[in-house]
Amino acid sequence: MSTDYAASRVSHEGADYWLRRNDDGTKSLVIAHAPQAVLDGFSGQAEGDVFVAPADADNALALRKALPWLTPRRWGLETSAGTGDRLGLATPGHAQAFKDVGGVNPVFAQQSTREMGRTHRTPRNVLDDATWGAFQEGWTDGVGADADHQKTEESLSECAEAGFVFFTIDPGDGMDMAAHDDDEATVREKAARIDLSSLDTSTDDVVSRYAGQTIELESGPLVLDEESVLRAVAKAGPALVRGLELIKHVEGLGVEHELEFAIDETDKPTTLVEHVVVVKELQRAGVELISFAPRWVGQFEKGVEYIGDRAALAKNFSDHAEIARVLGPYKLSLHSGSDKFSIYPSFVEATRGVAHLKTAGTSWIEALRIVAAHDPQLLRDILALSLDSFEENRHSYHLSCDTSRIPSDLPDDRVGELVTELDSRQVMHVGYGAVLDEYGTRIKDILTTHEDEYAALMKEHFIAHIAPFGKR
Ligand SMILES: O=C(O)[C@@H](O)[C@@H](O)[C@H](O)C(=O)CO
Repeated sequence: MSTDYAASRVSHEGADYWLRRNDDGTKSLVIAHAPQAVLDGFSGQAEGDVFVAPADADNALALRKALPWLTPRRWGLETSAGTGDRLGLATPGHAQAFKDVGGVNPVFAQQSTREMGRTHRTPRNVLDDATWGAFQEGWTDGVGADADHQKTEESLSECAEAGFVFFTIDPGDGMDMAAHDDDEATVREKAARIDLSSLDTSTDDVVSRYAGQTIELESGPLVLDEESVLRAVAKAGPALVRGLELIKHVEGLGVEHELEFAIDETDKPTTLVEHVVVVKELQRAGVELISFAPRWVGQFEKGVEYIGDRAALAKNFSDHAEIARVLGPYKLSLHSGSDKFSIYPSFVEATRGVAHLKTAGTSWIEALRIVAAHDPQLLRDILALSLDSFEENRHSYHLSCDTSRIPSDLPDDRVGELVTELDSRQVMHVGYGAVLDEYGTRIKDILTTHEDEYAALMKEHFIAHIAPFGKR
């Protein structure tokens, strides 16, 4: 028997819209009281008094046009959080959490090109799944869409074409991490070799612009000494150049956009001077950032709590936030890498809510709890495959798991512990590509059969993520 999702029912310009789950598990959009001109935008058919259309890609696009709050928008400086969803099934639970918490603006569609590649999803798939999920829960307060960790012009164009409006520019691969610790002579030599002509400047100009300057922060002056400025150029100069190329590409696309500059996935913390030089040089080139994601102190490993000195991190949040207020304001962006619950309050306090939170893989790894509960052997198979492909999967992710510590003999009723334990959790957290290739259909079947259970799990999990950012 088909069932209507009660929460999805919305009215707009005299027409009623809701989502229906069909006998076979597929979903349909149902529209009532709409003029023919509105129905003409959808592909479906009349059934009695209503019009019924499959919940597919074309109708997702038509729905975004019909219900404007489903079209991605910019959040500007308002507090926001990106949820990510590698499976395309997690948005209903995410939306329930945002409704419950209040005061945090959602970016349901958020996926890096790396994740899209590993899951074989296109930017349109990501956006369409988020559209249907938000609609299912009757979310009417607006949505963002983040093309996360963008490194090429091609993927920026594809995301823009699909309707993404938030572009996370990640030129981190161009950073010279050795320059963080190189001796002064090496730093001078490296900095002198960097070609900044595309920024209409040179290393000498940058030094004369910033060396010896003082930035008055609330907590005291930040002095930009010559060596630190040179080190910033040596370490971040090439990334700055590449980042600006990517930004110019976005600007040239002529689409609505807001920009984040993300250098968080690097090995060494972003120094305060580096933050100043990078942002000021981008501003000098006419770039307006909405957010900046530095590499914070400590370890932001995937799927687990923050590893490091929390007091040092709180100070680091506060120092960067002071800079962001003086140079911007712009938001600071925290790419959590999933589940850093203990550090969110100090981040919100430091930024005064001028902040963006990103989390992504957690909806995938938490989904495996549902798999473990309903098909323990499948969870064992997922772990085995994640282990087999681990060396490839771990590439470009920060992890410290030790695969030799993972138990191989847990009985069915304890298999779910593998989702909680650090070693197996991290292995499966990054194993999503290979696992979805092999077991994607079975995993999605379990999650759609038990969709209320998955939504309830997501709701509670995301309340824990976003409550510190919201009104609770
Ligand atoms: O796994 C990815 O590629 C991304 O989702 C993440 O790196 C993301 O930017 C993140 O850090 C969310 O926690």
